[in-house]
Amino acid sequence: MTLPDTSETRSPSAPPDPAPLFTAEGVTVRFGGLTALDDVSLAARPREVHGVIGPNGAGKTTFFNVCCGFVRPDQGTLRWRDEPVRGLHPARLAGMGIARTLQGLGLFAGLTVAENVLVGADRFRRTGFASSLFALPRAAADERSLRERADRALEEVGVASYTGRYPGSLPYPVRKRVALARALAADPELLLLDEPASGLGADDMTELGELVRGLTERMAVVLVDHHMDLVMAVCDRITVLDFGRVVAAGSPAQVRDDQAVIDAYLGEEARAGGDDD
Ligand SMILES: Nc1ncnc2c1ncn2[C@@H]1O[C@H](COP(=O)(O)OP(=O)(O)OP(=O)(O)O)[C@@H](O)[C@H]1O
Repeated sequence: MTLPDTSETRSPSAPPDPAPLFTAEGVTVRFGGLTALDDVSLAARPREVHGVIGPNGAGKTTFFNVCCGFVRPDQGTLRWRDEPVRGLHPARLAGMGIARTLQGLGLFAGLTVAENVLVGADRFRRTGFASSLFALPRAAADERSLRERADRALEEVGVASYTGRYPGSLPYPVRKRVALARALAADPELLLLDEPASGLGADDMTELGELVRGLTERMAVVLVDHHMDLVMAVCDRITVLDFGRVVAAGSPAQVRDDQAVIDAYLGEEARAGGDDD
């Protein structure tokens, strides 16, 4: 993958870290008797890609769901710009400046690609139902500006030629890009990506990596994924989970050489090998 190498540790003369945009502190989630997350903390900073990795069942999706407001933590605090966020709800994310893509993509089958992406831009809508109903000029101008936003997002992720198509008629990698365009149309300050590389081939994954790096000019990214090469090439910092706990955190170089990380992944391989027997 031909991406800038972000894996070196910071030099002592590097500028201080920017203040975190989004922080999870001591997050614990229990499902009945199972502790899916145990005292997990993470800080997402502007202009950085923060990766969350870990073997199967480590708690990555649960953590992502906490950040999106799908799962309410039993303990711990989420902060947005240093303010505690209580009762985070998926419907409130866009208004806060947070957008997400999901493993299941969540595209509307009955809407075209352009209409799906327009949904992402909706937080910038200024005119109400009545203006639209009576086709007032300001409603038309509003609609035009939203469409321009959606078009820019489709261009950015390279799927502008599919605007009139329906998601069901498109290959999976294209649908993934449409889902990303919808998130970008919301112009977020924080983008949460759940398994963005799943189902992609090597070329698509390289392009995705380049795209995500480019996004850091204007937003923070938290990326949950299995694909080590993508995570190592793209992330500035990585938090490694195993059995719901943070076992390592740091730059890609630090994490790669961490014995607890090696043990966690070797343990996974051993478990997978055992399953084959
Ligand atoms: N809704 C739920 N009810 C009960 N247990 C759950 C629920 N969601 C997740 N778990 C359990 O919590 C643990 C963490 O699961 P999670 O899906 O977050 O891990 P993951 O790292 O995303 O795994 P994978 O890589 O396999 O998707 C697992 O043991 C899982 O079985």
